[in-house]
Amino acid sequence: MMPIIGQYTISDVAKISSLLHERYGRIVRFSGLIGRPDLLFIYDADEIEKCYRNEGATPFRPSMPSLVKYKGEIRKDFFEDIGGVVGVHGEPWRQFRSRVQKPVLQLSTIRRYLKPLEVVTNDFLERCEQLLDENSELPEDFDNEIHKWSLECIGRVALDTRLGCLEPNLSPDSEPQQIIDAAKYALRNVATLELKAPYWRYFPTPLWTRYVKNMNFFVEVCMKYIGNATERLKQQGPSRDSEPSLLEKVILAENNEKVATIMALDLILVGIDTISMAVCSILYQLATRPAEQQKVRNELKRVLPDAETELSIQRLDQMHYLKAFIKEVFRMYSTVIGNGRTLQEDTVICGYRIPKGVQAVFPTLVTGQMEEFVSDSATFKPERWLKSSQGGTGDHLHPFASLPYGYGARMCLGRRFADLEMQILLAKLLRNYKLEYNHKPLDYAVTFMYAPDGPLRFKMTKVE
Ligand code: HEM
Repeated sequence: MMPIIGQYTISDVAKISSLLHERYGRIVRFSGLIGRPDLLFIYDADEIEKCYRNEGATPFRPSMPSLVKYKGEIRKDFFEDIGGVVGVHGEPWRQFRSRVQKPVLQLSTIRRYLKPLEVVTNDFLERCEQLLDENSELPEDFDNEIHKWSLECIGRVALDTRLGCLEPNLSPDSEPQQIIDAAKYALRNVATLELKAPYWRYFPTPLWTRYVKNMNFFVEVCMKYIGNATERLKQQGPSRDSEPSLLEKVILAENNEKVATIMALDLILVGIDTISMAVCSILYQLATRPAEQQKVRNELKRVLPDAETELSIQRLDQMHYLKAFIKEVFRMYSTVIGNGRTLQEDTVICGYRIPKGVQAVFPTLVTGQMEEFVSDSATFKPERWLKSSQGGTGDHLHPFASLPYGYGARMCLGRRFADLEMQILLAKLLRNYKLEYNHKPLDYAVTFMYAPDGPLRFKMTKVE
C-alpha cells in the first residue's frame, strides 16, 4: 500500500481515503506508517453504527498526539490530573466531560449567546463591507477574516470577552494580533505534526519547540481572562436578571479556576479552525450554487421580512432550508473528513474478528457519498434533510453515513455553539447580501480540515 501513499501529500488525505475504498472494499487495514499503529478504515455505515453503539462509557478517540504530549508531559505541572477532554481518555476524560458537558450543551446557555454572537457577526459584516474592492470583491486572504470572526466568537463564549480581533489596523504586538498569529500558526502546522512522521516524539524539532511556545501562549491568554471573569464574579456576584454566562456557570459550580481554564483552552483549540473552515466551505458552496442560495434567501425574507430585524431563537428555528443546506455541505464536503475510535473490546467487523486496541477510522466524507447509504448521493440536494411537510424529498439516508460532529458520549462538545454561530452568520449575510464567486473553480484539500483550497474572492452585493 505504501506506493499509493508515496505519491500523495497531506492535502490528498481525502483522496487516499476514497482510493482505499475503491481498491480494497468495505474494510481496509492500513499498516506500515512510521511511528503509528495500524489503522482500520471502515466504509460501511451499519458497521460504523455497531462500533459507535458498543463503544462503552469511555470512548477512546485517538487524536492529537502532540496535544497529549503537551498536556501529559511538557505541562504536567499545569494540567496535573485534570487534562480536559481533548486528547484525554478513560476515567479522567469521563470525569472532566461530565463536569462541563451540562453547562456547555444546555439550551439555556446556547440561547444566552444569540445576541452577543449576533453583535460579533454584525461587526464582521461591517468589516467585510470595508474590505470590498472596486468590483465589490473580498480580498484574496478572506479566509483569514473568517478565522478572525470565529476567534472573536470563541473568545465571547469561552473567555467572556471581546478579544478585538475584528478591529482594523491591529499593530503586530497587540494582543488580538498575537492571538490571530498563534491560531494561524496552529492551523498551518498542527497537521504537519499530526500527520507526517512524528520525529518530535523522540527529540524537540524546531516545529515542536514553536508548537510548545504557541500552546503556552494560549494557556496564558486563557488564564488571564478566566482570572478576570472570576474577579468580576467576586466583585459583582452572578447576574440576577439574566442567564449566567458559560464561564460563570462553570466557575460557580466548580469553585476551581483551573477547570474553567482547561475547558476554555479545549474549546478554543478545537473551536476555531473547525468552524472557520466549515464556513469557508459553506460560503463557497453558496456562492457557486445561485439557485440554492436564492432558496435560502427566500426563506430568510419570509422569516425576517425587514432586513434589520434582530434574530431570535424562534426565528432561527424556522430556517429549515438554511440548516438543510449546511447539512448537505457537510455530507458532501465534511470539514472533519473522518472520526475514529480505538476498539476497547475484540469486535467482529465486516465478518473479521478485530482485536481490541486497533484504531478504527470512520471516513464520513466517503460514507456520506455512498449510494447504498444515501440515495442519489452524487446530487447536491438540501431537500433530502427536510421533512415531507417542509418540501423534503424522502431520499434514503442512513443515520450513520454522515456524522459531521461524531456520535455518542464523545460527540463534539461545541456542536450547539457551532450550529448557532454558522446559522447567525449565514442568516445575517444572506438576508443582506448576494454572494458570487467569479473565478477559477477551487479544489478541496485537507490542511487539517477539508476545505476549498485557494483564495475566496467572493463578490458581495447588497440586496433589499
Ligand atoms: C462545524 C464545526 C465543527 C465540526 C465539524 C466539529 C466536529 C467534531 C468532531 C467530529 C469531533 C469528534 C467527536 C467524536 O469523537 O464523536 C469533535 C469533538 C470536539 N469538538 Fe467539535 N466540531 C466543530 C466545532 C466545534 C466548536 C465550535 C467547538 C468549541 C466551541 C468544538 C469543541 C469540540 C470538543 C471540545 C471536542 C472533544 C470532545 C470530547 O472528546 O469529549 N467543536 N468535533
